[in-house]
Order: sequence, then C-alpha cells, then structure tokens
Amino acid sequence: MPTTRFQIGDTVMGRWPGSNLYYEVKVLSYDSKTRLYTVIYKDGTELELKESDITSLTIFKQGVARSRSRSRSRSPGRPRRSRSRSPARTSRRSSSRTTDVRKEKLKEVLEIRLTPVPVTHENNSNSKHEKKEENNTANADSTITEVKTEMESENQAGGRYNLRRRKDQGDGKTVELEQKTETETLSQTKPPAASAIKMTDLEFGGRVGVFFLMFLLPVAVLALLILCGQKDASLQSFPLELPALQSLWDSQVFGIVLLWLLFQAVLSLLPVGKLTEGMPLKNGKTLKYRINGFYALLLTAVAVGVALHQEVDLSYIHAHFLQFYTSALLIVTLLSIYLFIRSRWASKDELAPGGNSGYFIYDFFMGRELNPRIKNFDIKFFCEMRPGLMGWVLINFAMLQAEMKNQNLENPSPAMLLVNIFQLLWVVDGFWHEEKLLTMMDIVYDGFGFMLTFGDLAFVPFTFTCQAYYLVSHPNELSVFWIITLITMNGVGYYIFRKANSQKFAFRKNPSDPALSHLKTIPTATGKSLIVSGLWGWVRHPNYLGDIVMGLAWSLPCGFNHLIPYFYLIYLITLLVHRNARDERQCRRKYGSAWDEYCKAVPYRIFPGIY
Ligand SMILES: NC(=O)C1=CN([C@@H]2O[C@H](COP(=O)(O)OP(=O)(O)OC[C@H]3O[C@@H](n4cnc5c(N)ncnc54)[C@H](OP(=O)(O)O)[C@@H]3O)[C@@H](O)[C@H]2O)C=CC1
Ligand SMILES: CC(C)=CCC[C@@H](C)[C@H]1CC=C2C3=C(CC[C@@]21C)[C@@]1(C)CC[C@H](O)C(C)(C)[C@@H]1CC3
Repeated sequence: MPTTRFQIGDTVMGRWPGSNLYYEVKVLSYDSKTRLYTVIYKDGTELELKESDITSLTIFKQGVARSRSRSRSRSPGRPRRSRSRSPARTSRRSSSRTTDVRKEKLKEVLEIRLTPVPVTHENNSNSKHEKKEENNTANADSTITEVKTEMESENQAGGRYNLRRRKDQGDGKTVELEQKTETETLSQTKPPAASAIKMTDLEFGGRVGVFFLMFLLPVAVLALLILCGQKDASLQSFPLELPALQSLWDSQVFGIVLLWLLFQAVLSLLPVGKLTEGMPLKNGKTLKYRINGFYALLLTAVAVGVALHQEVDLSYIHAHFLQFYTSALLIVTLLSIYLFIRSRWASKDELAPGGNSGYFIYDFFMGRELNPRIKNFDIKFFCEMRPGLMGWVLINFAMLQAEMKNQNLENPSPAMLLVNIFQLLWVVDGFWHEEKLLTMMDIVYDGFGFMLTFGDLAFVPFTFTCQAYYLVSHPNELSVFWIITLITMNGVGYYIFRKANSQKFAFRKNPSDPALSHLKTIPTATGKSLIVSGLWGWVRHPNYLGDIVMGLAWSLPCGFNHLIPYFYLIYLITLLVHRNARDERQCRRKYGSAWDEYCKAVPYRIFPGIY
C-alpha cells in the first residue's frame, strides 16, 4: 500500500455515499490508480470511498464534540426538539421555516443509536414474516452520527433524512432514518455508487468476449433476418451463398432512417410533458428529462395515418428490410465512434463505472460516458426509448400491411393481429411509464457505447419484430381456443410485469404510502427496505417473470414449425437471467446481510420452484 492517510485494517468513519451519514468502517484496501479505499461496514457491505469521505475516529469524535458544544451554547436551556415527528409534520414544518432557523437546524449534530430490527423467519416461507415494515429502517448495529452542513444538504438534490420513532416499537427509544422528498424528483434513492464497483472482473468475457460480441451480434441479427424472410426458415436451410454486399445497401433507405431519427429527435424536444429530475449523479447534481414519449407516440401515429392517407405503401419496409437493417447498423457504428471520441472530454463525474477499464475495445463496447448530452438533448435516453421502440411498432404495422398484400387478404390474420396488439400494449405501457426508466440500471449505471446503441437502434427494431416478419411469409391459423389462451397468457404476464414494477417504484418513491402498508419488508443498512411479500415474496424478480410470460405469448401465435419466431423469447430469457445475476451481485454489495436474508426468505430467482 503506498503512503496513504489510512492503512489497511484501520477502523475509521466512512460516509455513506450520497448522504451525510458516517458509519464505523474498516479499511480493506487502497487502489492507487483510482485513489479509492475499499471499506467494509459492520453488516458486511463493501464499498469504495474517496479519501475525502473518510475521517479518522479521533478527529471525527472531536468534531462531533465541538459541534455539539457549539449547538448547546447557542441555545442554552433550549429543550432538545423531539425527533419523533411524523413525516407529514416534518415536511410541513420544514417548508414553513425561515432560513435562519433551518441553518441552525442543519448544524445540529445528532447521535443516534440504531438497533437492528428483528425479522422473524421460522422457515423460508414468506407468510412467516411477522414483522411488518412501514418505513425505511437501518439494521446496522453501529453508531451513526449525522453531521449536516447546509451545502452538503443542498447536494442531496431534494432528498432529506428525517428521524422518527418506529411506530411498532413500544420502548420509544429507537429512532430510525427515513429519507423524505419534497420536490417532484426521482432522487429518493442514493446516487449510484459508481465508484463502488470494482473493475477487477470485466463483463461479457472481458476484451476478447466483447471483441467477438461486437462482430457476432450484428452478423447474428443479419442471419436471423435472412432466415426469417425465407420460405423455409429452418436453421439447416440457411443459404450457403450470402447476399452480395451491394444488395444490402440502398441510399434511399438510409435517407429514410435518418429522417426517422430526426423526426423522433424533434418530437422528443417538443416542450410538452413534464420535466423530471433523474437520479443524483456522482457529483450530487441531477439531470432534467423531458417526459413526452406518450405524446410523441400519438404524434407518430398521426403522421403514419397521414402517410397512409397519402397512399404511402408501408410494405416497402418489408421489401427492403435487410437494407433498413444495414442502414441502422451504419448509424450505430458512426454514433458509437462519436460517443467514444466525445467521452475524452467528459469529466470524471460523467463517466460510467462499468465502461472505464482503460481497455479501448472494452470501453468502446460498454460505453464510457454515462449520460452523453448535446445541450439538453440526452442521447442515451432518446435512443433507449424513442427511435427503436417507435420503430418496432411501425415495422410491425408495416408487416401487417405486407401480409395482407402478399397473401391477398382483406384483413390481417388473427396471429398477426395478436402479435401487433400484444407488442403495441407493451410499447404503450413503456411510454406511459417512461419516467420510471430513469431509475433503471441502463440509465443510472451503464455507459452509452456500442452495446446499448446497437441494442436500441438495431436489435430492438429488427429482432423484436421477427414474429410479425415471420408471419408475412409463414401464415399460421389459430383456433378460437388458442386465441383465448394467448390473450389470457399475455394478460397474466402483463399483470405480473406491471404490478411488480409499479409496486417497487411506488415503494421506493414513498415507503410510507398507506396503499403499500400491507407489504412486509426487510430493512437494510442503507435505510431502504426490501419488499418480501406479495409478488416480490413469490420470486426475487417477478417483473422478469411477467415479461417472459408475455414473450411466450408473442411467439406462440407463429406456431411450432420453426425456432426462429422464438428468438425473442430465447433472447429475453438469456438477457434477464444475466441481468438477474448482475443485479443480485450489486444488491449483495449494496445491502450485505439484508440481501442474504431476502434470498433466504425468497429462494427463487425468476421462476417459481427454480433456485
Ligand atoms: N424486454 C426487454 O428487452 C427487457 C425488459 N426489461 C424489463 O424492465 C423492467 C425493469 O428491469 P430492471 O431495470 O432490470 O430492474 P429491476 O426492476 O429488476 O430492478 C432491480 C432493482 O430493484 C430493487 N429491488 C430488488 N428487489 C427488491 C425488493 N424485493 N424490494 C424492493 N426493491 C427491490 C433493487 O434496487 P434498489 O434497491 O436500489 O431500488 C434492484 O437493484 C423489468 O420488468 C424487465 O423485465 C429489462 C431488460 C430488457
Ligand atoms: C443484444 C443487445 C446488445 C441487447 C441490448 C439490450 C437492450 C436493447 C435492452 C436492455 C434493456 C432494455 C429495456 C428496454 C428496451 C430494450 C433495452 C434497452 C425498455 C426501455 C423498453 C420499454 C419497456 O417498457 C421497459 C422500460 C420495461 C424496457 C426496459 C429495458
């Protein structure tokens, strides 16, 4: 270990990232490259902290004593204000107080003894959870001292810590931490502890893995599209002769793709819809996002209606599908190069933890910059939600037109209708809940590089449409029984998906929401709790399960003759299983023993009965 202020094994006070709370921690290691200390909290949570977020025990205690005596001498004889206010009272009070009083309050030093909240587990069944949790609590048996300065508190971007007694703890001695929000912001949770991610194990097989993926993914999608458009779509009948390169290029198609991107970019900049703050960044700041996807979808529908009225033949998209794909691929490549180059000028705070290994190919693939923006135009948020998702719906509709044209049908087939309607519902749902995307891993944590650019602009619109593309040249009759079964399956999948996602979102936004008071939860040392009943007590990722059930309902209308229409389902299961593993690693790091507790209580990951 080079000369550092703190040595391995030292017990020091470490600030919890994004807050002003100091916990007693032990120094495990120091990385001279990143200049970060790896520390371990008493509950086993490991994090990496900057030197400025660590202070020695002696200095810390002196500081606490000094500010305590200052606070006492300022208001001699003033009774100490009770900390047991209800959240409602606390926020009302804070909004009405004068700045001076607030300043004083912020300088106050509070010492709180946090007692672990017992959660009863008689066995693994969730119903055995007796402890009902209404608020965020901390289970670390450590002394926490909260030292607030005005500046620091402003850095919290709307989030504040209030203290109040647990309602269901009769002794009235224990207080708990609760983070409350006053403004309309999504920043209730802590900022991503970007620096907390170790770069020792690279994802996707490291440099070699991503190098192959970068070539394999575009080629695999091309192969899928070639097979899907063939009469015989079986894997064995893949043409030995690949299409000539010139046949994959059409400048008119490229122009249309550019126009589409431009149209969607203009729609995304329209000053309609609310402006929402995203999660706090490493520097404590938040970015603003215009949430107008739903309006953009409506305007796109109007534009398509006008085009149809002008007798524009949408089946052109089907006839030139491969050229559309190669155009998208070219744009993906150019955009990824632009993103990589511009990331050189990004400040350290603007870089994604996962995409800055120092290896060119790896960082190009994973994405260096977290939120690349041109003025207010957020490139990642735009690509993630707009051109690909809207394009998916448009392509599906074009396939429906192509089916009627190619098969001389007066009406689209039931299979094509079901695929169109089911997927439209998912996309509409995505836009309706667009704001929630701001808390997702992809936005909060992942850099924007080749992987997401390709995923958003090429993979989503060209592979998620493969069922509709397949049905154009592979008609499949559906009986009434099948139609009802598929509608029911999609409905059930959607219910699980939506309910699980909305419940988690609502709980994270306001854990004291009376509508969620029936939920049982496990407290964690971070102040957040984990839901352990209902859908989240059934499996650890019910939202993934719902998504997979829907994915099955989208593929089954294509029948059982070929594997190709099941591509989406196979992709989804692979992606979500990988995502689940990645998320669980992060949660274990974030929540330590509380996460293990959750895993014990809810042993199944995604599928009930499968560990
Ligand atoms: N079709 C597609 O291509 C894809 C679809 N999706 C869908 O997107 C949706 C969102 O997925 P994703 O972003 O991966 O994130 P998740 O919704 O799975 O969120 C995981 C996070 O939720 C929190 N959490 C986990 N367990 C609990 C619990 N018991 N109680 C409370 N909070 C908990 C943790 O964050 P914290 O505690 O910090 O809040 C954890 O990091 C899913 O429905 C998924 O199916 C995702 C990827 C691809
Ligand atoms: C092969 C490869 C490089 C794949 C990249 C995967 C990405 C395309 C997907 C990862 C997670 C996604 C999500 C959506 C779109 C596809 C990507 C980006 C999503 C935004 C679509 C709308 C939904 O309602 C959603 C918000 C649930 C969803 C979130 C995940």
